[in-house]
Amino acid sequence: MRYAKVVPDIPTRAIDGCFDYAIPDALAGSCDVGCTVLVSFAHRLAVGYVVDVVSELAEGVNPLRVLPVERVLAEPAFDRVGARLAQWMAAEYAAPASVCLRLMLAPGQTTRVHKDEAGEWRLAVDRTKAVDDRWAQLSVTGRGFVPRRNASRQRRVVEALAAGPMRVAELSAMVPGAGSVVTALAKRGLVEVEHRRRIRGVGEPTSLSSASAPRPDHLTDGQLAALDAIARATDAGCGDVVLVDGVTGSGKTEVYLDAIERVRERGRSAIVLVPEISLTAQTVGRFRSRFGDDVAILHSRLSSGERFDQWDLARSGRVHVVVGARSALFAPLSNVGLVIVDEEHEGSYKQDQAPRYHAREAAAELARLRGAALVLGSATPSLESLERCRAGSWRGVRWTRVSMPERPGGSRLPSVRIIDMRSTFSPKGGSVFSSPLRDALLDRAEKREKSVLLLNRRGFASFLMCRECGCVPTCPHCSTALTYHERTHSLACHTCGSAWPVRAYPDPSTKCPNCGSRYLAQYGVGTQRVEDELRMLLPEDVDVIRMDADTTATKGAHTRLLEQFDASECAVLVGTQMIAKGLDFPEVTLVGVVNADTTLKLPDFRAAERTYNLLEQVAGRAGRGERPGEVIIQTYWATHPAISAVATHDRSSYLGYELEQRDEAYYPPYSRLANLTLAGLSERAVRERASALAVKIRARVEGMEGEWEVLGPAECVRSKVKDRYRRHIVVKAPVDAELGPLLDECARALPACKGVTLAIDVDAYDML
Ligand SMILES: Nc1ncnc2c1ncn2[C@@H]1O[C@H](COP(=O)(O)OP(=O)(O)OP(=O)(O)O)[C@@H](O)[C@H]1O
Ligand SMILES: [Zn+2]
Repeated sequence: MRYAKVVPDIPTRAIDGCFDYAIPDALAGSCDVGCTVLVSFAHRLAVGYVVDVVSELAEGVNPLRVLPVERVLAEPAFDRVGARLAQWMAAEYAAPASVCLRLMLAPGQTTRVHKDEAGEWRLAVDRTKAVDDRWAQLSVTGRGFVPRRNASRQRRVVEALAAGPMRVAELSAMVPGAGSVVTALAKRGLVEVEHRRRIRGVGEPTSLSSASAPRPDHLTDGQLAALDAIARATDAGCGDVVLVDGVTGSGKTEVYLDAIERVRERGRSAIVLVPEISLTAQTVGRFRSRFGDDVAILHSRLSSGERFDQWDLARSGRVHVVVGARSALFAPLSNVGLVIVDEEHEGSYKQDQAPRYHAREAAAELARLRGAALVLGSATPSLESLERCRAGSWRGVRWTRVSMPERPGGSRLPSVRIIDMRSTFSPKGGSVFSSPLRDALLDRAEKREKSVLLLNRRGFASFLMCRECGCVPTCPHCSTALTYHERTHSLACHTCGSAWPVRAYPDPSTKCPNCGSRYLAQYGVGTQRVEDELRMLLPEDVDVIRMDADTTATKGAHTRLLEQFDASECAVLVGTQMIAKGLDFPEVTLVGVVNADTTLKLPDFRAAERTYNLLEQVAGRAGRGERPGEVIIQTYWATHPAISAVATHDRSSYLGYELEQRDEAYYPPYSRLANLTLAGLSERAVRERASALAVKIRARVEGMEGEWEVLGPAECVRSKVKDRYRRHIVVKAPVDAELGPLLDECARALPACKGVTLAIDVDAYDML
């Protein structure tokens, strides 16, 4: 008899675990690791995932009491390593195992059981399926067939098919009614119709010049050193990590491409993670131009059908390279020899819902489990990765840093000027541009060169404030200041989405909600305002292209805007954080930062790190070609080390300062930190629950080795979201502490409580 170890998909902390079920003979051939199955669990039906198949039950389990697997609902989506990775994530991030396993399933599948009106458990399966296309081609006899003179549709179809097989759908677009013509011709044996699987999500071709990756004549010394270190790590086959610490434009992508080629030659496959927002046509194009059809692309902007087909390419072994956002880590590729995480410092690698895993950490675990190498790349590596490289090892594997301090060819890092906005006299009162930035923009317009302008929008949305009482309108359901949208004259909450029509001063209808004054005026600038000012400043023949959440909302808009910028003879690209990374346009000679310091003021211990990273990344968009680049950074905080270090491209001056602060306050990379957030409609219930949990944790860590700190409970910065009150507890622990299991244990030990939710965020990034 064989037994399946099944994790039921009932994601509550109380019943999270793995249970034995017998595999009946009828299912012997189909019930394997990675299958979704139907089982009965605690007198109900449940969907579950098979994480192991064994031939003996654990000691002490009575075989007579073991229930059978009822049905196999879906074929294997993951292997034993996938199952172990999910179980590692569950422990590390104090998340239910079933929620981690769901990450590994085929996209677009929901398999759930629910109670119907009669109280019976029912199974609901909703599944994205492969789709076929009808293809038509002329048969041997068809090739000699000459349609009658007046059969014009028939003639056009035969003419089109003479050039080769075609999709019937495409043919119908050319010749209306082609479908029925094909059917008629097929009946006469003149045309053959065949069904072929269509692969969705391959993407449209782009005209972007940077979307190809021509093989360079020579690699730089840095690139060679990086490839050498990666080769050693790959050959060691035990999860060793190489950090490619390469300045902007140093050619990290070329290193990835060559490293992948090398593992491909050895018959192994590769996974490449890039941040969701830099998963652009450019990035995809570079991988496609080198590996062609051997690449699958996975990210959340694809439809579920597209995602399913791309995922299935990996499972069926038709591709050996997967490029994608966070979730591509769980693609069902066999024989993975290399995992690459580009822009490894990016905060978006941390998932903000359960399981709250960090893709860099999960990638390290995956590389270890698969006997692969992990490559991390960045111009601004995370302090965690730098610290592990300094130590030389972390969790039993080697961490090596290779630096690539130079750009290939003749190009150099741009020169950087910091403009202190406090001392800059702006002759045109209220302009967002200082005179040096204005002059530089005009100069580029004259020379017909391109510029990039960053508006640091995080924490700096435009808002309304009453000049008489100082009141800032906030959302009644959330504790967030409302954002003012000038063009639609409305105030919107970016937390819950509510919006109200409001006109700001000097409109006569203006009225402060607090004191009734009519001086409710706009503060801060948005991208639209910058765009408007640019159009006023620059001659008409300069294209102004705006890229932000609004202009990129529709599918393909992102690529179209970049293509427009690429094709333009002289243009300014103005945008939010999304323009800071990865863009490779050699004609850009000027980068301007409208407001550098807004991110510095966020109540977050990573604020300085984030600001430095953003500025260094966006500065790196300038001077990537032959002409030298110039960067102008406007700030009210010119003396902050995170800002002044960018001016000299000298990370060490900022690092020294930052590490000292982190050490003093016992923050990562010197400690691990977890943020536990409790939320509920009743403020009292949230308070009581939070206090009880803090007491449990304090008692649990008492006497533990190393330094432990339990802070709070305290009100969250966003103290109310969608009418729910929020309090949090912060736990700091030694870097080698098993933080997840400990916190999970404390949470389980509390008696059940309705109405208050608990989110445990281990290695938290969002502390608000
Ligand atoms: N050895 C080389 N010789 C000449 N050109 C190269 C070489 N390696 C890379 N390049 C080119 O240099 C440019 C910059 O490379 P790439 O975009 O990979 O840089 P990067 O390190 O990823 O930069 P960033 O961190 O700023 O995104 C690309 O256009 C690439 O084709
Ligand atoms: Zn709200």
